[in-house]
Amino acid sequence: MHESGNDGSRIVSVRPKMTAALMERTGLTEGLLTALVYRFYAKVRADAVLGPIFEARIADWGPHLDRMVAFWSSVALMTGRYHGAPMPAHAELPIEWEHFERWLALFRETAEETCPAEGAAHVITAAERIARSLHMAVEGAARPVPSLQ
Ligand code: HEM
Repeated sequence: MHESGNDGSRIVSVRPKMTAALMERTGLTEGLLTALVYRFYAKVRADAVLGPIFEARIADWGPHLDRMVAFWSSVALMTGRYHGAPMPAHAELPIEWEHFERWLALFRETAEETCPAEGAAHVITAAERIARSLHMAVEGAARPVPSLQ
């Protein structure tokens, strides 16, 4: 474990060299990712379509936001802070690709408002890739492979 960060937002990483290189290249810090997550979920909660899906399932937003900061820290800066399983969390949700499109539109907007250009591009590319995987997982759960019998 090692701490780095030159803007006062200290960050703990299991891959300190890789994390430092990613911070350098993208301009992202733990502080910026925290701001991104908080602003993004404020928009999600206010959204007429996505808001109710989240509000029906998340009673206590504090732990969810902490988990999402850890997730983005792991994805964007390879810190290894997130230890969870996103696939099962989405498998039973009433969502189709249109919901992911809306999620991505809000995420792109927030990333561009919050992060330097390189950093925004980095998290947006990752979000698009993960949204496609989650969508396939949701579709797979809804339509199991038919039995051969
Ligand atoms: C239509 C789009 C989406 C909806 C409605 C949605 C909804 C949710 C909900 C309700 C939870 C909480 C589940 C629970 O605690 O029981 C959750 C968790 C989570 N979501 Fe999403 N999500 C969406 C898209 C995404 C995308 C695109 C990503 C990643 C880029 C993502 C990453 C996560 C992660 C990491 C968790 C925490 C899983 C865990 O460790 O428990 N979600 N989501």
